[in-house]
Amino acid sequence: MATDVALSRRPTVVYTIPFSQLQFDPLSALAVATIPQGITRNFQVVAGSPTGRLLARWAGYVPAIAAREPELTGLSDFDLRKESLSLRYRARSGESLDRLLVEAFALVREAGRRKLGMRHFDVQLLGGAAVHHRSIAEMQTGEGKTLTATLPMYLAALEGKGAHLATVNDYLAKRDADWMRPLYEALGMSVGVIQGQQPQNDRRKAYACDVTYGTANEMGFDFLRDRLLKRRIDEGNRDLFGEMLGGESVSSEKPVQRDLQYMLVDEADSILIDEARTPLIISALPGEDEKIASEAYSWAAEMAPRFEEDVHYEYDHKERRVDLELDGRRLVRELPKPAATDKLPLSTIYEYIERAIKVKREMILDRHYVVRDGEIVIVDEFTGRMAEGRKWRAGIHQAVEAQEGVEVTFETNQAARITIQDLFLRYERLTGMTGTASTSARELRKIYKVHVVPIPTNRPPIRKQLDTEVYGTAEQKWVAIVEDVAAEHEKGRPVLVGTRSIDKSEIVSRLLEARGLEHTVLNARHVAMEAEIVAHAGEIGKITVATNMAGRGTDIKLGPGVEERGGLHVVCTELHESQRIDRQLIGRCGRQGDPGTYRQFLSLDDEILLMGLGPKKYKALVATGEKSSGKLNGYESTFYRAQHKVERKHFRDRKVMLYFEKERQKMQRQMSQDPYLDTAG
Ligand SMILES: Nc1ncnc2c1ncn2[C@@H]1O[C@H](COP(=O)(O)OP(=O)(O)OP(=O)(O)O)[C@@H](O)[C@H]1O
Repeated sequence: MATDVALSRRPTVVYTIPFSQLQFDPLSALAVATIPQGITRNFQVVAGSPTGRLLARWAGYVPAIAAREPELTGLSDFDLRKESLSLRYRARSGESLDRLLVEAFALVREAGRRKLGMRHFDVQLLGGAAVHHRSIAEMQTGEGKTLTATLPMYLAALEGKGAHLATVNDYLAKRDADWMRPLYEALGMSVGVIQGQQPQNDRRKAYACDVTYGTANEMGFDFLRDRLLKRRIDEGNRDLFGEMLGGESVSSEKPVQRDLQYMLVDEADSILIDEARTPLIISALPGEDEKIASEAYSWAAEMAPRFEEDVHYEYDHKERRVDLELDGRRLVRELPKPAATDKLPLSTIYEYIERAIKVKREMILDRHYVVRDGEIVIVDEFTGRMAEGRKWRAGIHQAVEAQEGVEVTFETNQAARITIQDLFLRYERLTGMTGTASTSARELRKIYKVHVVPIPTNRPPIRKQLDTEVYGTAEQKWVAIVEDVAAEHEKGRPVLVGTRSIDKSEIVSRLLEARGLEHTVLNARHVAMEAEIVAHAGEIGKITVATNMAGRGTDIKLGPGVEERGGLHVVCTELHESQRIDRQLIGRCGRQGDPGTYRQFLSLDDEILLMGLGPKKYKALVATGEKSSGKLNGYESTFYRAQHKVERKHFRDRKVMLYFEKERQKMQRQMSQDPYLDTAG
């Protein structure tokens, strides 16, 4: 097993045994292991790879932490807290955190046992040590990253400069903070949570806490707002900024963040790589033109339903274009209009109407986008996740906003921008955790200068991959998927079907219904509710159909009687653009050593083949698929090759973006500008 520690007496004799079967001699950090033949001997931990050597070194902490346990378990809650305060005092007096690690981790483990009923596993201590030593700890899905994070977070927070933990969404930030709060509080540490739409004062309080949970996006925007504020204060121009923050009083005009000291990124590869592509942007105050445009968008959205196809306009289905006819133009001229539009030429007003009609026809609520907290959030059709911060171009986004009656926003006139990459590189110490980083280890090392260290699992994973099935066409594939679901359901096992988009979830849902199989479908609308539903997805006989985002960070607990039936069965209906997303879905089963199986279904008309191999090869494969029937052999590697090609392409795109971003900043520094604020253009 790759994650196990290799033990050897001489470098030539290597036994690989599960980490959980190791015991450590506290003094020499020698590992004592029972090797398969049942002979107990002393072996030095040797590991060929650099990460193996690191693991071996950190493994020495485990017995030292355990040695403190008897004393700590005997302490009262009050004394435990006192111990923590004395540690804090030592850290603030300048004692290095490395030296305090053993005592700090022992305290956290005891607090976890007392307050959460969870005593950190040895491998979690290893994970915590890895994170503390500025590595990205790769822990398999379900191994308990949330609990592991408390170790390095507590240790970092001892210095009193704040420790931040970035999660992928607001829901997870709050859930994890609330879940771990009793542990931190038992050690006298305050916990803050940053949420979208939170007032400035609350944000400032949250950042003032010892540990702060929030999303990378929110933390980035706070950084930008602070930076704008500092400049305004420097320029003595308070009024304008007050207006930008929605007219907050002058007294609240203080930065919300402290210096960026320590950042632990949960789902590190996803945040540091996937999300890093989109810059965070704060728009400047709308100018006069934007006010007019905003009124025009709203007016057009209101009027669009009065226009009929083939009477007032023509719709070109291929080009997806709307053209007003003579009658349509007449109607535009006759309709009452807001005064602001007087300043617009008639041709522009026609365009507003044409765009509003196009949006009304093509953009569907809860499929292409959702409305959340008064904002339009695009649903990424590929991953089923919300594409936070992304906007459609050419006025479409604004037209959709007007259609939904939310505030119309403009991207022009950027006041400030930062990429996630830039933000994180500004932290004094950057670390992370993830379930799926190996595939992006190189990129993480290159960009962020952090190593990825795979941490052994607590119990040997017994998740089983069932044979992949390849079909000629999507239709055949869906039929086979329903058969597979039905077969596992028959055994009383819970089944989770993961799809790439909401549309595809609907296809599965219809087929399951036709087959008389009761099931729950999740869409991308309410992250909190979805996670809740997925959390029940482990009960006997439950069938859940979900787009991928629903699976993220969600802990599917097996209901009573499920383990004996073989645990959760995960059905993967297509390959994603990145292997990581596939692994996240698979990771919903076989958690914490639970039993579980998964099966990958593929068909020769899958999108990944088009994206990875190009239209010519794709066409040929589709043609072959249409002629064939039943399960096909020999195609599996083609799919993985295509996926690999897509991954490489994204990697290149990100490198190019990073290069241009760096060049832009260099130029601005040469011009004595602030690269985060002077961004117009
Ligand atoms: N030391 C422990 N003792 C008992 N239970 C634990 C321990 N650590 C974790 N768990 C349990 O393991 C489960 C998984 O934890 P968690 O959701 O943090 O995993 P994860 O690694 O974040 O998974 P994913 O990558 O899927 O998000 C939880 O139900 C948690 O209660």
